[in-house]
Amino acid sequence: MQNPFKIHFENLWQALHDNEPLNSWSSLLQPALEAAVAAENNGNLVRWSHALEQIKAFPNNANFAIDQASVSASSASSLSEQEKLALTEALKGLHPWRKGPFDLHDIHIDTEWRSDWKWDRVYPHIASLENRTVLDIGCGSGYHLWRMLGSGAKLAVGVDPSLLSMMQFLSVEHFIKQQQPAYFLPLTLEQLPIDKRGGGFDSVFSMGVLYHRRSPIDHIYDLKSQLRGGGELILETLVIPEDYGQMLLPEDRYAQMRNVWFLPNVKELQHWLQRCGFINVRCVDLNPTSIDEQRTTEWMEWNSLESFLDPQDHSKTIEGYPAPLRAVMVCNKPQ
Ligand SMILES: Nc1ncnc2c1ncn2[C@@H]1O[C@H](C[S@+](CC[C@H]([NH3+])C(=O)[O-])CC(=O)[O-])[C@@H](O)[C@H]1O
Repeated sequence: MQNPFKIHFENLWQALHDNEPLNSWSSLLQPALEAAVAAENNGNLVRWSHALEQIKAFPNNANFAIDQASVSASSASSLSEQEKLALTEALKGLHPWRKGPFDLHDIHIDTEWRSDWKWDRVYPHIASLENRTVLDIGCGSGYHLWRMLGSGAKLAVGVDPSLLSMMQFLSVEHFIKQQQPAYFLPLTLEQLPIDKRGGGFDSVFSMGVLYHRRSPIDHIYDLKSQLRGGGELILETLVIPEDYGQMLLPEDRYAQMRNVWFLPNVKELQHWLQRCGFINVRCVDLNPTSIDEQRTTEWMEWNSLESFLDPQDHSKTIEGYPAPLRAVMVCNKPQ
């Protein structure tokens, strides 16, 4: 099978060519990337690659726009109704679409999450991204990578081990006429090289990942090692209300998710970040996730948040824990 990622990675290595210490990533990451995209390591890859090929058969002469409400690509010569149906079907070959929304050739990909709402909560509180090199750990479909470019970042690198997310990213990328400096590495944070001289990024985002990690402190240290001195970390994660206690380690599932580990309260999370050596640690937003923000749609047909909450009392999960509450923390690595 033809490797659909090859050109994408080559473009990334080219973009990192003059960027110390990131210019060593091309050689250091090659074996991990080859393993990550090997068909024998992922039973779904052939099916998804087929969907991506179908998507790529549609014209990519679109104008790309990133604005407040959407990430969209549309061309002057619009698709016929029949072509639109065929493209919709091809895009649905990459179900479930969780993070978005996107508008491609007037097709509205109404994803499970309103990731734009998260961006609206984060963006007003962070250092300007103008001309910055940005890393987004656990980037999902890459929705926020586009928003980061739209906010002036000169390079946005997303890292997420989900190959389905990468296929979705490459689908959106296809419809953009001009090469944009957004890239996707199908890896985990832990697989990224650590350079003793310090990291190569001005801003590092980790949104929706910390609670999935069994070792949250290691995750914070790993994020720190990717930042240059003085750089900014933006950490968004599930927390518990102060009056529920210091921290929750769910007995088993949390809101039906199997892979949820540590949910601290904001004070505790602040302490973790300070203990890992971050300065200017502050919580800039605290928001209960609503069933309007995370819901079942035509593009994510499975159960969503409403089914994971106590049907009588939406302030609790179905397991009786406090319902999802998300904190956005912002802090700096010392110079
Ligand atoms: N170790 C890891 N390294 C990198 N990625 C990881 C790791 N572990 C899990 N992931 C990835 O982190 C993403 C978390 S989703 C947040 C998306 C976006 N950021 C959002 O804020 O909307 C939220 C959720 O699924 O609960 C998934 O795509 C995982 O594959």
